[in-house]
Amino acid sequence: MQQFDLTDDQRQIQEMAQKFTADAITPFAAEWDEKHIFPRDTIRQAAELGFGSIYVSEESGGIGLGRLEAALIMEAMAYGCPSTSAFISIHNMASWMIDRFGDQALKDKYLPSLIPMERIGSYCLTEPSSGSDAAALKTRAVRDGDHYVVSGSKAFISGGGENEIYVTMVRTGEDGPKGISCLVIEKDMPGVSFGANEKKLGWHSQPTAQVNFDEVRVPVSNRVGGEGEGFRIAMMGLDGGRLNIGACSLGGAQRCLDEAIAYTKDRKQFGKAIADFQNTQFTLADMETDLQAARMLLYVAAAKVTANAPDKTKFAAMAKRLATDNGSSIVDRALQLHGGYGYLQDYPIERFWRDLRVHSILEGTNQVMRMIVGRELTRQ
Ligand SMILES: CC(C)(COP(=O)(O)OP(=O)(O)OC[C@H]1O[C@@H](n2cnc3c(N)ncnc32)[C@H](O)[C@@H]1OP(=O)(O)O)[C@@H](O)C(=O)NCCC(=O)NCCSC(=O)C1=CCCCC1
Repeated sequence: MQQFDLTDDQRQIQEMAQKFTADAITPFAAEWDEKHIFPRDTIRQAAELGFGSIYVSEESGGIGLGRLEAALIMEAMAYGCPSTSAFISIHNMASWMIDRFGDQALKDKYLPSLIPMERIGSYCLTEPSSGSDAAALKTRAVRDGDHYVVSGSKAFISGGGENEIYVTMVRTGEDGPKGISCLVIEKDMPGVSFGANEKKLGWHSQPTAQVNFDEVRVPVSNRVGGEGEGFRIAMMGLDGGRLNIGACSLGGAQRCLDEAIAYTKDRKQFGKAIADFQNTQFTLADMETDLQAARMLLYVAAAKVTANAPDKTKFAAMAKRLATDNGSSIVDRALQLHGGYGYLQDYPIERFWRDLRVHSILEGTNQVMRMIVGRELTRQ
């Protein structure tokens, strides 16, 4: 399936993730979607393979892989269920932020339960009134002795109400990015509450809810990194998250391309298989080309994030934009090739169409991705 020159180890990881997906995700994903089932047991099984701590360092008990390996795992799992794969990605992002920027005591406190996904992590940046302009966030953390008192709300939180750990960006100082810090907040801390589970177009296998903080007392020792470093930490978390979301689009698009090839070879109209019509072949050819182009860029971007290359943020933004735009467009063309059947829930395409649609909105809209690249190109 891959043309990228992967190492033997990378291929083994990819095959392990593909096998896990075929056994534990693909057969159940349609039911999770239809009945809005959150598959906690399957997620724990993923953690047994190390997928809850993909780029948490080995010293901290993670499997210490790079971002390309993470992308391969996310892509493979998204072949079965983009929503579940993305959910696992978010947990990885939160765990990595604690491992990379937390002090030893914080790592010891949280990583032993996060790595096996006994406790699952959410990432809390967005607020009801700050989405793309993330540095305008208002959730306030006021120092009171050895605690912060946190008040405010976070919106669109994956795992909201279900997850145990909330890696949360709060304002401890001045307006703008320099006044933001990052805190680990637990579900059971007094003053934490949740909004209703949001009703969404897709991503039905994971809950999404608003998280509210009403004078929540959070130990200062739960701060990830220094005071005022929260925005940079959040953005570095997103560099990796954006790759993973792009990889989820690649996996979903690959699945829909494979489904479209099988369907058009089988479906007959005007006396022959529709795969024999030039329109079908040209469409499939473009889908394959768009998928491979996005995959190549995403793998290069992943290698750059692993290497901490100076242009990693630009590449992560370009790869997220291309993979999620191409992914949605490939799924849409797969649906068209299925004709009326593509619109029915009897076939998997409509679920992928719904699941992938949000990828060009979250973890930074694709317009914000263009903004990051454009700023980089025109920097004085
Ligand atoms: C790109 C952006 C619009 C930029 O903002 P501004 O112009 O305010 O900030 P600016 O002047 O660019 O920067 C401030 C400092 O920060 C450093 N830094 C930035 N990026 C990075 C980075 N990548 N790595 C390291 N440092 C970074 C920057 O250098 C600067 O520091 P300096 O002054 O130089 O000392 C940013 O706000 C953004 O991105 N929005 C999208 C939010 C967004 O993506 N949500 C998504 C929420 S999560 C989500 O959607 C989820 C959905 C599903 C589940 C999981 C989560």
